[in-house]
Amino acid sequence: LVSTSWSQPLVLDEAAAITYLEEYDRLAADMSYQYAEAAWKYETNITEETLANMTEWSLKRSDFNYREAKNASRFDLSKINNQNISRLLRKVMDIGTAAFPDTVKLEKISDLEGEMTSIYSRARGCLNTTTCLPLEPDLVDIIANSRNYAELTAAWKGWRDASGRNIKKLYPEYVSLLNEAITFEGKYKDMGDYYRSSYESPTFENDVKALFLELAPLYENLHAYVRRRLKEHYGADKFPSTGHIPAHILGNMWAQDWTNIYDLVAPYPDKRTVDITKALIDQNYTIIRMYKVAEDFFSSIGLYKMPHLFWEKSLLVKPVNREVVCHASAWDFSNKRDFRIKQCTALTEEHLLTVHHEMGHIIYYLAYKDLPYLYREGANPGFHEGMADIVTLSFQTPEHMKKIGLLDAIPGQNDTEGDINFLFRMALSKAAFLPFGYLVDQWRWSVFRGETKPERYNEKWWDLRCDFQGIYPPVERSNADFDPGAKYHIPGGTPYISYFVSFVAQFQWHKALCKVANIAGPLHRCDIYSNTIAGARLNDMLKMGSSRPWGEAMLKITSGTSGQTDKLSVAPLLEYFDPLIKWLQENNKKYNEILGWDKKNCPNFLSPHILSGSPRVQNITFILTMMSALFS
Ligand SMILES: CC(=O)N[C@@H](CC(=O)O)C(=O)NC[C@H](CC1(C(=O)N[C@@H](Cc2ccc(O)cc2)C(=O)O)CCCC1)C(=O)O
Ligand SMILES: [Zn+2]
Repeated sequence: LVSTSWSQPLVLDEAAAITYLEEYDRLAADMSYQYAEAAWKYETNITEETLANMTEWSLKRSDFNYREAKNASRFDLSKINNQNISRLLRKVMDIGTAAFPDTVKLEKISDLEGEMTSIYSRARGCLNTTTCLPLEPDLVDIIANSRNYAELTAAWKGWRDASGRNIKKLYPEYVSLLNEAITFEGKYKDMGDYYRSSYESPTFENDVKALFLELAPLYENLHAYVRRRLKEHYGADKFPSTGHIPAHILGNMWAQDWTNIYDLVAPYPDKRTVDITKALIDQNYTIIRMYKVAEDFFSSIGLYKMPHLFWEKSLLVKPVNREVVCHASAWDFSNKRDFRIKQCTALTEEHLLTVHHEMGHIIYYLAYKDLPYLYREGANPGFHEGMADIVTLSFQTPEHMKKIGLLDAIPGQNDTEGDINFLFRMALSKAAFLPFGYLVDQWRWSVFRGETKPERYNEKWWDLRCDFQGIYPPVERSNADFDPGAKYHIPGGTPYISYFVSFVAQFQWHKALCKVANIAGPLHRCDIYSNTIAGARLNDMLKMGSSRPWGEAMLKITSGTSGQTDKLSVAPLLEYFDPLIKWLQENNKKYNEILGWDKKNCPNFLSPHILSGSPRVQNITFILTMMSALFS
């Protein structure tokens, strides 16, 4: 601790604080280990017992945090000059819902979250009266590969009926208990306020809104082009005059990543389309080899190999004999040795990217493992996600795919059509995601603020989906449904704006790393593989953990380059896609495509009043009935 403190004179309180913090560090890491083991046992074997054990440890952890926050409040921060010590003490005292003394209600929150995650992880969506399938891999594969409109509709609706509908009844209490717990101390206005506080910026909410608006032209051009091409395939009758795209024909259960329909909408289809999944199968890739390839990327830039416990304790394939939480995740067991991935890995390109993503989290854990426990987190949550994603910007380049033998011919950089095809494919994941990455927490923050009540949960969700994503539900929805519950992070209670922040930041970092590594050529063809200069610059930021406000971490990566800044900026993302934006604008103009959609009118969402039976409607109905009786 002393080594990380800034050289300032120590006063009595500080010396005592350092002694206290060293003891705290050991106890907190141990408590975190115990909780992680309990959570791991639950997620890799969903039973009543493992859920109860996890809840028990969740309570023990809250109780520990509560006691230590009380201990830390003995120190008078006004007498602590050392910034490092005061930052650590503030983190000990910033314990969120654990400050709430009503442990019965805290237990209920943990139980509700566990129960909603169990429902989500065990749900089977029915395609008809006889066939009911799990989300991974079955329903995901149908949505990715089927080109049959009716079959896609059945999988889309089946999943939501099995997940969201069954989670709906638990969510209102979950929200009110979280708000009651988080507002108890008076530090936070509601749970959304607490989530946003991890960005340490009072203007954060408006900052992300401004970033999103700057990205709208890119998304609208992609949306207009993809809509036209999908009309050719599915028939214009499936597309309403409002300009929306049906939500279930974009290759992903939540329409958040459109790469799976690349074959349907590629700009130059005759050009060789990369099929990495096929290459993985043809080359008899094993699951383990997917992880070795990812490990090789990180070690090639001078970062880290996976510790031996990783290979010993990770769960990399879906077990056949028990229920698990298949949603992939990376785990830090807070003992500097034990780091794991849990993933129901399948032999597909999408999973190979997820392997790199999860291992990117592990690399971040390894980079800051020797910091004080309280600093072992991302500079902000979006930074952890950005680190997880950044290597995929190099890994997916044709150059890199050729280097590792997953692609034989690469489109030359002067092969404009091949280059546009590649950029387009990257846009199907990195641009298509932006409105979704933005809207999930717009919905959740409006719920936590009390602006969106339970009887309008689904209406607000589709207002946002129709407004920001320009998609609409293929089958009628109402407030009897709960479609937000069909997305893992809502029942799981995990924040989502971190992904939007990540998608902006990762392009800032990619641009800066390619610059310092002196890699020539356009940004979208830059591959930092085996470039230790890029790796060292990245590592310098990772090693900071959350010891300093995240603007300093952003500066650490971007300093000395044209993108030098301590803020988020969409300029590098727009620079990366610039050739494609021009191509899309030209193509949309050629076909007289009207960009955008009717943002205030969502097809297929039944007017909420009739279904929610608001009194206003009831007495209108009553009068109409009486009048018709009079005149009949
Ligand atoms: C113990 C724990 O929870 N650990 C955290 C990590 C940490 O905080 O230390 C963690 O493992 N979270 C799981 C989560 C999994 C995935 C995810 O949920 N992705 C989002 C959004 C997205 C989409 C495209 C993309 O390219 C990147 C992200 C989605 O699928 O909607 C699933 C596939 C990819 C990442 C993750 O790794 O972020
Ligand atoms: Zn992640």
